[in-house]
Amino acid sequence: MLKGQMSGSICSCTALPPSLQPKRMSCIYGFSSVPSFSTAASKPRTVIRCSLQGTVAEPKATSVAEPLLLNAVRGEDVERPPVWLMRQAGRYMKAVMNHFLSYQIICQKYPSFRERSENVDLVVEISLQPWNVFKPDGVILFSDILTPLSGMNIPFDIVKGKGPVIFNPLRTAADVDPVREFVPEESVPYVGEALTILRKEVDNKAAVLGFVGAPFTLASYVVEGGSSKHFSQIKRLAFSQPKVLHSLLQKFATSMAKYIQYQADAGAQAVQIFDSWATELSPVDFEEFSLPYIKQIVDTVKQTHPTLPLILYASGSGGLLERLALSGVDVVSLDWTVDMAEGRRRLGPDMAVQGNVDPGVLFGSKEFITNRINEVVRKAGNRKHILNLGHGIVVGSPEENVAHFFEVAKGIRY
Ligand SMILES: Cc1c2[nH]c(c1CCC(=O)O)Cc1[nH]c(c(CCC(=O)O)c1C)Cc1[nH]c(c(CCC(=O)O)c1C)Cc1[nH]c(c(C)c1CCC(=O)O)C2
Repeated sequence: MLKGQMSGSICSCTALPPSLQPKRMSCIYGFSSVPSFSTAASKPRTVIRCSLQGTVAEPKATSVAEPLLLNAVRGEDVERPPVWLMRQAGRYMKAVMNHFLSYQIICQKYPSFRERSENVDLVVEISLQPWNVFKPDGVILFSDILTPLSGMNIPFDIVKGKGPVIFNPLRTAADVDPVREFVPEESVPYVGEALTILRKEVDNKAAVLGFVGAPFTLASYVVEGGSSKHFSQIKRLAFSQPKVLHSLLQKFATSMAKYIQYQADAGAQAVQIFDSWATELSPVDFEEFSLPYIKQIVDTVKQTHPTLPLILYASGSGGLLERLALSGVDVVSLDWTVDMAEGRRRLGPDMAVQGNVDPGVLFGSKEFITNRINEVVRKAGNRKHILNLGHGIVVGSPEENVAHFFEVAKGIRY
């Protein structure tokens, strides 16, 4: 196992608003206090010196030609599974970061999620926080699946304590008609700029990951008006006016295919498609209202970007695993309700898998976390596995346990 050492690691950050630039930074695990963030103009790169328990080693200098994550997805021989965590940037990052710019401090200064996720400097800064602390093998863009909505003429906000809010939920043909196809370079230029900067900063030591929402999951938000328990509005639409829903899904499919192409052109090295709520559909309805649109996205993207790995995640997908694979994606991300060995068997040896430790395990003891990681890695086998949680990190997960997760994961050798 790796002994946690980050000696000599680089903490590099791009331009931050001057008011957000801290003077010094240190690590609660025993980093020496060193200057941290800098403006893009001055660009000094700063060394974090630390010798710590619970944080992770630098990737080997020899393994940086291609990120480990890409090699693993392609089925090449790798020495360990690559690891990153869904929602690795965000609200759980409090104590680990509390000597410098934590996500929570940024939230105090910029209380609006949309502002935090639509400003290049903040997006880069927040995306890099987990990279600077844990050195995951994937660095995911800080954004949201709903970010494209305003560019599609669907006004929305993400409200603290409430979640996504769609101001005028779409429930009729007349509501769907004004929805515009998305033109990413016009509507979200900050996403492309941020990905390009991230790619430079991460410098192939990890894979920069983009993401989009799948049509059904996006539609569930815009039809329900926000998060939902019973999905009754979208089911009413699906089961009483299917044509209206299909026309909305088609607009999302065309738009998200373009968005993936845009993200890849800007620097994303793999893109995850989140169909978080597709599993609210019975298999027959999944085949009508979700699968064809994901497949359309995959087919379109593969035409222009045949080697870009596409990862598909749906929450609670045990009943739909084989159908998820029919979309043509390269990686199926399993949630924790599926046994990894069974998931592997059901998907076959050619499909790469991601996951699938229960996010709740991060609330357990270090020994328990270690055992669960080892179990998942053993069951996944030594090919085509990206270690991850089965869903996003839960707010309140102890940061030292997240650090332990990465330390154990990066110490694994096949
Ligand atoms: C369904 C969904 C959404 N957004 C997303 C999904 C798919 C993944 C999943 O199934 O969880 C995707 C998403 N949202 C966010 C990311 C960031 C990248 C990462 O670190 O993984 C990603 C990949 C940031 C975010 N997106 C959001 C937050 C929390 C709000 C905040 O930090 O201020 C973050 C960090 C807001 C959001 N956005 C959404 C919800 C349900 C919420 C939570 C509302 C709440 O709990 O307050 C919609």
